[in-house]
Amino acid sequence: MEDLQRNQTTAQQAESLEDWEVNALRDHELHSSKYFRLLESRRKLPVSLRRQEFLDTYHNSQIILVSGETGSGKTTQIPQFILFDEWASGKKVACTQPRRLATTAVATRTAAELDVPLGEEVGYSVRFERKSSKLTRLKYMTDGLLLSEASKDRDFSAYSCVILDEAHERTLNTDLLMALLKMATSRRSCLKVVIMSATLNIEKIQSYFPGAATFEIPGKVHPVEIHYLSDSTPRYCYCAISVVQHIHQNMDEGDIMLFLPTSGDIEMVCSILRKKYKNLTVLPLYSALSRAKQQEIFDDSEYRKCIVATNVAETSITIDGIVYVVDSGLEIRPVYNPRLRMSSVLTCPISKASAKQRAGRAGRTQPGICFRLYTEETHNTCFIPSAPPGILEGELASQILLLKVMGFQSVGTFDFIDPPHPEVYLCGLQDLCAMGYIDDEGTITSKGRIAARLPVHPKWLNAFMEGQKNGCLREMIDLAAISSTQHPIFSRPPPARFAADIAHRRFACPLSDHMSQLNALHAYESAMKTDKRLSISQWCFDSFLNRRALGEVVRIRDQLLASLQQELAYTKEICGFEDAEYDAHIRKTLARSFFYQCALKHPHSHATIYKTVHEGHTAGIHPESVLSREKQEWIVYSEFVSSGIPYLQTVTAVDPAWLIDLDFFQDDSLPKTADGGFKQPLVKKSLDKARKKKDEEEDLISFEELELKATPLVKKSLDTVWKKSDDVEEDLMSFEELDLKVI
Ligand SMILES: Nc1ncnc2c1ncn2[C@@H]1O[C@H](COP(=O)(O)OP(=O)(O)OP(=O)(O)O)[C@@H](O)[C@H]1O
Repeated sequence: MEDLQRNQTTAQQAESLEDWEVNALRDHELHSSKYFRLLESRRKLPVSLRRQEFLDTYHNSQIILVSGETGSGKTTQIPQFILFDEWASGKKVACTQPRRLATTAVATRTAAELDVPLGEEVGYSVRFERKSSKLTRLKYMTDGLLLSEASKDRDFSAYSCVILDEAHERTLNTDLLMALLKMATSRRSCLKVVIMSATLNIEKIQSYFPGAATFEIPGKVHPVEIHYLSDSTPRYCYCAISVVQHIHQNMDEGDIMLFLPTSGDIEMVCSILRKKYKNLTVLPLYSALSRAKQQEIFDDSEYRKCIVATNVAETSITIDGIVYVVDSGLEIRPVYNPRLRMSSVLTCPISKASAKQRAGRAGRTQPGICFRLYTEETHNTCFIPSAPPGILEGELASQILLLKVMGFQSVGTFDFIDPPHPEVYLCGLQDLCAMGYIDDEGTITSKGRIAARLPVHPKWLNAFMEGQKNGCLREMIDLAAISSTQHPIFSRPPPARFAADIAHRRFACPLSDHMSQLNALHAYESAMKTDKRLSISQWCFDSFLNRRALGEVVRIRDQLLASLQQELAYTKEICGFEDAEYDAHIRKTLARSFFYQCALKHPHSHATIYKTVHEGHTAGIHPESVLSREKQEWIVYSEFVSSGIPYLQTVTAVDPAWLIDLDFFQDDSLPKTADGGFKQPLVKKSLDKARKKKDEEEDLISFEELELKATPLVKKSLDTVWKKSDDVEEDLMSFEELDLKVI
């Protein structure tokens, strides 16, 4: 019956099918009625009206820059035009997105528009998640994944066309892809590149790709009215709540999308709105939420929806029904300081490009209104045109190593659209050299080649090698996987911080945050294995652990194990939980692998202040650390962060005796003042003390050794000692004899 109806629909509408789709797609005669419904709306999009003009430009140029209003159909339609145009080539079309959520959402939409199951002709690939097959001809993917494919195939030979979408974001990965594609197009004349955005800086990109054609899509889908505040306010959360309240109580039907900078702000605003309105479906959206929670924003709701999001929802996403956008004008942005080797996240005003993208989440399926919680003057005078490129904002060690392994010896002269800051570049080189991944000439070493192939930051290879020596390779792999997830495994939602801290205590190891993380991961894994009846979501919820992050850790760990089996002769761990030295082995391995991230406690301060060993920068221990109230002399830290105050984060107490034989801690290597003295005399003093202690320990003779060398007199006194210890053993009471009383 359903088939009959389908065929009737097809018969009625066959003429309306696009010829290019009819010829290319399989089983076209079985298109569903949904296909024809979507086709009707697709045809009205500004980009559809200019399909032939786009294809003419595409045929005449190798590189095309496409700009057009948000919602005009760039992300969903242009890849389809190219797919059918290139169908005969037998190669694939890639379309990159900066974010995972957008990648999966647009792939789902495009597959629905083409009436094919997701994962067949249209698929997607994001880190650790793939829905594609041999049939896939149009692949939406994150820019990071295409970059990792490019590291194995610099010619992009599987593709006839690569589309870089949302290029205005200038992520580090997109910039690297632009450079690699520029070179690949000069080698492969049949490779085409399309660069798209609603807010593209055409002049900048055209000066990088001289001769690139431009294609502009005029027209909007629906108008969006913009409203500004007449006076600025620093209390953006309260202002946002008032505006949502006003919309909900006084304005026509339509869902609301509110943009706030941090997940903390989002949870706070959501809980206030939920308490106030039972007839409003309030949904948070930020990257740390589980995939299922994120998908809820696309579900239908009985009531008006209010989605409260960070900039994860800023580009590419269409949520049917959004009429109102409320924009706080703020976002958090990572900043890297190469001198301190410190990264911080700052709450900053967004760019004009972001403001346009946010407003563009309305007006996609109907006219919309955007309330900007800042004045028009602020927008015009304080907002920069577009966000600074990612290459100017982060550390570069892994990118330099990636380029080196791809055969670019001189990364300093690499043709970047915006070259990195020389200090950040030098800092990356120094780090790679200290890790032994490049030599003094800047040539990649064999160790560096292995490190570049790992699916985690290359710095972890040293930890794996050291871990293998100390019998804790498995633990290092777990820690590498934990450090590579986008989100912390410990969840501390702002309204329940206190409860979360109490729940986390059962995983805490007093000497190490790294060990505490391992404890949480191992507890999660045994909960998964042992109690089948227990809902693991509930277990994670009760333990304040982020299930999504833990799931990701397990996936990264498995991938790492597979690649390490090839790269290192991976051996099973020799040190088990029951080993008395279990903790010490792990702490020692961390100390010896990340020796350049050690810090020493400053003895004269009231507060616990540490100084990093090499650069001598001062910082406290992050308040969330198990060591924040401890007074350990030496620590190794994973991150140097700042949120106003500089903090060392994820720290472990270490024994300086583990470090004293390393070159880095020899007198010659310690930083000196202009007059030749030690820049940090306390470090020198503490290392000398550790050396002396070690020498003294080595001088001590064990009882067994003493017995071998003993004179008759010494032998007599030894016999007395042995006898005494036998007596003590006999006197010991058994456990039962103790008759312990349970109080
Ligand atoms: N999931 C969806 N539900 C309903 N309509 C959709 C959906 N996805 C896309 N559309 C429709 O298709 C239009 C084009 O979307 P598309 O993402 O291709 O636009 P775009 O030009 O790439 O926008 P942006 O610059 O914001 O990424 C939307 O304006 C909307 O009308």
